Amino acid sequence: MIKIAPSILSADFAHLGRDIQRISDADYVHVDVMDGLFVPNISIGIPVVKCIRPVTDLPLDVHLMIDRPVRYVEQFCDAGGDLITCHVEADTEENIHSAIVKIHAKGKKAGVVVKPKTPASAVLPFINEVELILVMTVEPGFGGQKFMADMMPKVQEIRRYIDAMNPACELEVDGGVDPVTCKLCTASGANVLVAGSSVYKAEDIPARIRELRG
Ligand SMILES: O=C(CO)[C@H](O)[C@H](O)COP(=O)(O)O
Repeated sequence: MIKIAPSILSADFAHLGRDIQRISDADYVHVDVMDGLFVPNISIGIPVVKCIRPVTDLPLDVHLMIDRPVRYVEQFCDAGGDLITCHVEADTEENIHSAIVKIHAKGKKAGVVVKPKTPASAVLPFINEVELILVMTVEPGFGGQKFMADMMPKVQEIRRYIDAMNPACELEVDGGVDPVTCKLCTASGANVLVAGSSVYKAEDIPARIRELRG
């Protein structure tokens, strides 16, 4: 079963509630949090997560593109995030472990994310503790970028790790996912697809979500 997580980075922020209701056929709402340090862009933060929580029954998949996320994970949980993901590049291994422990202590799901230049093996210290691993298929920071097909061997390698070590863990991809590239992702073993522009630019959003689900 393939799950779709539309990224609200491509929504109209002046009408965010309306644009979240437009993706009610999806499986997650993907919330991209950027701090202007870990990535060269600033997006949304804790108050916005708190405001969108009552607008949807879908789980909020909060992707923290922030430096030293351990400082903020509890606040994102309290704001209504259901699944909180932290980049392995954003802090020491010890602090990423602490972030995962804090997220679980709040009763929420935790995940780790790898940027394009980070090897698959970087997830191994965390694989037995997390509910999801996210592989970036663009450099994080902006929507609407070109899908990096050369990330597929990494997705396949992480799929092998997951099957061997933590089969319940989900494998998500993010960046440039559209009705063509989604097939490469699912064939490589991803089961959760983040899609921003290809969902929000579609004339018929529910039909696009069905198309991506395959
Ligand atoms: O994390 C992200 C950027 O850092 C976005 O979620 C991602 O790029 C999705 O947008 P699109 O589908 O338009 O590529």
